[in-house]
Amino acid sequence: MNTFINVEDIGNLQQALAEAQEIKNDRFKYQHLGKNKTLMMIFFNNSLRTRLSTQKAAMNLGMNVIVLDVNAGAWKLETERGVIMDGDKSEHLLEAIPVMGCYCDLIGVRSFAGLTDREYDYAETVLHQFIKYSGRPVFAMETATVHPLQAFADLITIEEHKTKARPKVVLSWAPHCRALPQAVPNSFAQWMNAADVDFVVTHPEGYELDPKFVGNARVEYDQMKALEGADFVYAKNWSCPGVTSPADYGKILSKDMSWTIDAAHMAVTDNGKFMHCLPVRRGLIVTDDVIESPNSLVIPEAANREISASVVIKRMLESL
Ligand SMILES: CCC[C@H](NC(=O)CCC(=O)O)C(=O)O
Ligand SMILES: NC(=O)OP(=O)(O)O
Repeated sequence: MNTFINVEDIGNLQQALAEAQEIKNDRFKYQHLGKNKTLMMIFFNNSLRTRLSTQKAAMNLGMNVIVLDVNAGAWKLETERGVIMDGDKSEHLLEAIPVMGCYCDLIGVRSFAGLTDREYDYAETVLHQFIKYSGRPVFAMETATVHPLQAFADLITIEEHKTKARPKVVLSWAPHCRALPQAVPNSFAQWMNAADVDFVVTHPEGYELDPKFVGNARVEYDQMKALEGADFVYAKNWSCPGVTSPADYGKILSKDMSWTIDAAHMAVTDNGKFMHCLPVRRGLIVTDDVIESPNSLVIPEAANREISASVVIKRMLESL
């Protein structure tokens, strides 16, 4: 495995899930793979879970880890080509990337969508510059349009907690005070479409996800109807993906608090489990009682980020 961006990169899902369970049962089983190998994790944006779980996974696999917060101590980086760098940016990404590649064997990148230029974001411009210029295997730690480590952990969690062979999984939009990326719902939809689940997406009109990710999933604009009989409720906010209204890309179209997941929403599910990638804004996305309920999986879901990262890093180390 040289890149980890989309669900296809992990290959057969049942095999990947079996590998995840094997590693979960013995996290240090493959400690020999990473000896004298270095993972470099590069963050253009904040993180708690990704930063901690991916470093833990790399250490479980015997690796050394270097973490770079680009906006805290590194030179401010220019990402555009063809510009005269006479402003506040001292270094170009196209020098910084191959230099970083000199110091490591694997690279993880976090670089959120700018939410102003849809073409730039959906081309995964920054991620592909790392892939092209670093000379190293690269995995996404949430980039402009994807968060595959999260989606893989979400699928592991659903597999662990499902009570039916083919559970109903509902991705529900919820209101937020900021314009957030589409990366998490994009990858969640992509991975659920590839998995053996009854997948439904629900959101207000205008928030249609890019067809590349939502595929042929059923989209239901009536949230309560979508939630009927759900086994898993995956709540997440996202800004306008610019599919039905390109001019609205990255904008907040709704702050309708009737979409906040509360006990009434969960009451129409089939004893549904609540999921969210975290960090979550209580009171906006979900009520305290729901996220604190015995049916909330947000903590085991976050714990599985160590496992999804372990499988991916293991696969990359085996390919070196
Ligand atoms: C894993 C999720 C990362 C990010 N979340 C946020 O940026 C939340 C920021 C906030 O709530 O202020 C997102 O929605 O993509
Ligand atoms: N879910 C997730 O990726 O969390 P962080 O943004 O804290 O890494």
